[in-house]
Amino acid sequence: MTILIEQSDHFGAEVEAKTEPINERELVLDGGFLIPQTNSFGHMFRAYNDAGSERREGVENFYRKNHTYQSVDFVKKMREEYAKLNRVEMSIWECCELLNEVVDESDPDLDEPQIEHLLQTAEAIRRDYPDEDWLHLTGLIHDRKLLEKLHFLYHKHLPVWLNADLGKVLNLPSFGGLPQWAVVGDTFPVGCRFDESIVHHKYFKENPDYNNPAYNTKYGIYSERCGLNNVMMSWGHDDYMYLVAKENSTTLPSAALFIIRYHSFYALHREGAYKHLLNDEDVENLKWLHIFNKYDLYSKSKVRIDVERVKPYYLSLIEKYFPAKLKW
Ligand SMILES: O[C@H]1[C@H](O)[C@@H](O)[C@H](O)[C@@H](O)[C@@H]1O
Ligand SMILES: [Fe+2]
Ligand SMILES: [Fe+2]
Repeated sequence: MTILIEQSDHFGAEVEAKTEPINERELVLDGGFLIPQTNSFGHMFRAYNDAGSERREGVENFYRKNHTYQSVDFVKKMREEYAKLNRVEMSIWECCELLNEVVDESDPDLDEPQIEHLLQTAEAIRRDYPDEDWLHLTGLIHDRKLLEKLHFLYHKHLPVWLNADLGKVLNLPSFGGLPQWAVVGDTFPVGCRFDESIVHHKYFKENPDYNNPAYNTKYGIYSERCGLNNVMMSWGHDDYMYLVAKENSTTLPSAALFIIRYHSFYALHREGAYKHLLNDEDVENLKWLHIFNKYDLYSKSKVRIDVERVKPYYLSLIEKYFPAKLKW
């Protein structure tokens, strides 16, 4: 692991010290994660229009439905319905195991069951931030702010890598059996204009809100810097899992909840659209989302995880950060 921090007399062999300006230092908090050039099918990641990709047609069909049906009225109905959390009681790990049954139709980069994806993401961060390294670092780094960030990244974020996609159980019968277009895929605000940078934007023409003058302007029903908390996002696993975490009194910090809630909002975190809706806290949290996204997207691979081998480690983490049973 290479961590770039200010020169000091206290470094041991584990840390390679370099002088970097503050903003550059933030960029390397991803533990030096190397981004692969191609996905497990040999294509670029998120190449939605790559004619050679065997998943392209299915993914495009998915977005045709998703963009047609995700409207203000639909999102309001879903938020109200799922806020009841009256369907199932179970632990985080039980939820992970249920995801053995869910393959994500919106994803051009992965066709494995979602439990693989959760653990691939978590294992990728664990490789970059093994426990022992953390212990070394506490003795070595005297930059308090950086130390707090690393602590946050490792100890507080690891459960988030696991969590963000758990909401995909919405697809299973006991959680309402929602169609995939209401569970997975990139998310976007409803109630204001659909930005051109959203994948397969053309299918919004079929959306009832597309021609509604109350909803099709830059701000629509929102106002400048109103904060994402006041924005309705298209309904899916992100908002659902945020709700589950919040209503079950999670101890995860604000940035972790932000990651869970907006990790599919690629128009914002990849394309930079909708920035006019962010408040100061959103702007700060967005930095953490960028780090999360590297692990989430680029860890997708055909290399299967031995679930039973890693289970004890994740069970111990889950025990530390979550109640034994949550309401879903
Ligand atoms: O297809 C992917 C899906 O697998 C992810 O879980 C979601 O977060 C992404 O935004 C989406 O595009
Ligand atoms: Fe996701
Ligand atoms: Fe994911």
